[in-house]
Amino acid sequence: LNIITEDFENFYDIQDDLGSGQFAVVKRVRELNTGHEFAAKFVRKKKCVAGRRGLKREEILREADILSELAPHRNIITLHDIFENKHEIILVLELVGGGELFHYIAEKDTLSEEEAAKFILQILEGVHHMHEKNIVHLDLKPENVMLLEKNKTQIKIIDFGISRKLQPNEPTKETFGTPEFVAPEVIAFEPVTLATDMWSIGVITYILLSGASPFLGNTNQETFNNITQVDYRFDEEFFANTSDLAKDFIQQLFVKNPRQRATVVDCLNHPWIKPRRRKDEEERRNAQINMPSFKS
Ligand SMILES: Cc1ccnnc1
Repeated sequence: LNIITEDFENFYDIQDDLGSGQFAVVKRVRELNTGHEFAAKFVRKKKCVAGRRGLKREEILREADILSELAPHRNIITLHDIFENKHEIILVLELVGGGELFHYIAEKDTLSEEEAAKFILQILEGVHHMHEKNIVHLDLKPENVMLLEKNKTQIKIIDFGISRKLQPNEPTKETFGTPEFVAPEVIAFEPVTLATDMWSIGVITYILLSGASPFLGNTNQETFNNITQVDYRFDEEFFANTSDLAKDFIQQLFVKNPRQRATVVDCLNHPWIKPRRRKDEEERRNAQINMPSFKS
């Protein structure tokens, strides 16, 4: 992908706001010569090295490089264009219109285990694709999982703003995710690994099944203490009807030692997830076998 330096507005019409973060705003845009809609992420560049506002140019381009390396995957957002001007870099991303998984849960309060496991399976498939390339997301949370379309259950993982390509000789420490979802090693400023994402998947699963957040305290410090002590419980108020398999799936992710934590492959093979995979794949396979091969 090359970086376009001509005016963004020569190629796109800017429409409504889709969201904003610390250094970025995301707007719906329409490509002039195709009419296709996208989500443009406008990221402010630091004015100067010491500047607090904005991100360093190479930090912003890291997200673009990672998205380019991961494309294509059905559960990961795709990057369409990159623009740069004096003050900002603009990532033109696939438009994912179904809203955040977070809002979907909020409306339904909790999901059936069947439905939750299908969402978790898709997150695992996207994370498997990342981890195969030694890429760690580091900010997995319901807000960063979006439904491709309303009332459709296909999801896309978005926001690779703090994701990293792990280099064996270079332990990555300095980054930090969202307190409620970060693993103990992040709080202890120890090197992050692929296992760091797996802890966050445990938190997402717990929330999908219960509507409650396992480690959330009244302050960040309380949350950090709960995480460091792996202090959580399956409150009977929310988990009375939850299967032992689902609880076992979560328990294998809330392991303090990253090396003992379940990997994405362990999770894909876990019995709480496995049956669905066989069914989905079986359906795909049967579709081929039963489809009469049309002889020309
Ligand atoms: C917020 C957002 C990000 C990426 N694609 N669509 C929507």
